[in-house]
Amino acid sequence: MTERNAVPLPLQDVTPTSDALECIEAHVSAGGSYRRYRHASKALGCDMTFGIFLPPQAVDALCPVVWWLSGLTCTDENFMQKAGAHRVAAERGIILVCPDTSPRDTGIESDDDPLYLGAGAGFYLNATQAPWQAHYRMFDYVTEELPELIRQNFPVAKRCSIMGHSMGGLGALVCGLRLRDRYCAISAFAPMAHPSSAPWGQAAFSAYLGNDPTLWLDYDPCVLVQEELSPADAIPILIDQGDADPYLDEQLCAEDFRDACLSANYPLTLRYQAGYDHSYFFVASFIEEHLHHHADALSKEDDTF
Ligand SMILES: N[C@@H](CCC(=O)N[C@@H](CSC=O)C(=O)NCC(=O)O)C(=O)O
Repeated sequence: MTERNAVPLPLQDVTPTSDALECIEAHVSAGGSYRRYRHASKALGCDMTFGIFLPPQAVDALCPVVWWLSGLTCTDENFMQKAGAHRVAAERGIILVCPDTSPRDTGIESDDDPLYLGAGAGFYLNATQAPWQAHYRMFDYVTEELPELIRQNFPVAKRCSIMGHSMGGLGALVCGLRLRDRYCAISAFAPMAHPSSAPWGQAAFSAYLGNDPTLWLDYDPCVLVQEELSPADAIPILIDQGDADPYLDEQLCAEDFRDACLSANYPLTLRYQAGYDHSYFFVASFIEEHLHHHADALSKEDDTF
């Protein structure tokens, strides 16, 4: 005898009405819907793609968004395909949005660009230096333009939070700490936690922001966490870091961020996970706990815009 499980057909109705979005891929996943869209970005001056997961609850309710920012060399697809996040997001009624990691096809990237510069390495900042400054405005893109596009086209609640991996963990810490009234929670996997003192961070910041380190302060979590705040403004931060991560000591500097949080009296949960490296196997192993961290914080917040 053949059995057929009911697929969540009503989610097919949760589609953007705007011509600004072109759906380039769609799959039923974990009882929800994973899609990729292309759109023209004004902030970046190029076409961009992003991935979105809609949980089944999005059929008839506004759902909070958890933003995911990916690391060097990634596109919008790595997290959605490798992290195994859809099942818990479906369970907790969370919309996941994953932007690309940089502008694309701007004509200024080169095949010779190092890992930490150009395509796939936008560092979620607004570049001020030539030749990058016209297109490399990822901070504006992920905190302003894309959230507005998502708000206009999907059933999103006001509540949102942010997480990421490596360069994207840095982005999540920077966005979350700079916009403390926007995000309910922050989490990161192996973030570049002290970019001003690490080779990739220093090289990227020099190229995008200029050689003077005082120009980098707005993008360094160790600096941002020191900014004065009342205890009520402290957003909970969860960081997981593999202790077998080859980048830990030279590029990521989790201990520097722990020390900065301690000296600022900022609440941080930093967990070292024995034997884990820098890969998506590590992310997939702990993504459920991160999603619960976000869902718990989001469930405490008011739901209206
Ligand atoms: N061997 C990798 C090196 C780059 C890498 O490890 N990228 C990470 C993020 S690192 C920090 O921002 C990553 O997420 N890669 C994509 C993946 O799916 O694993 C390479 O050359 O890709």
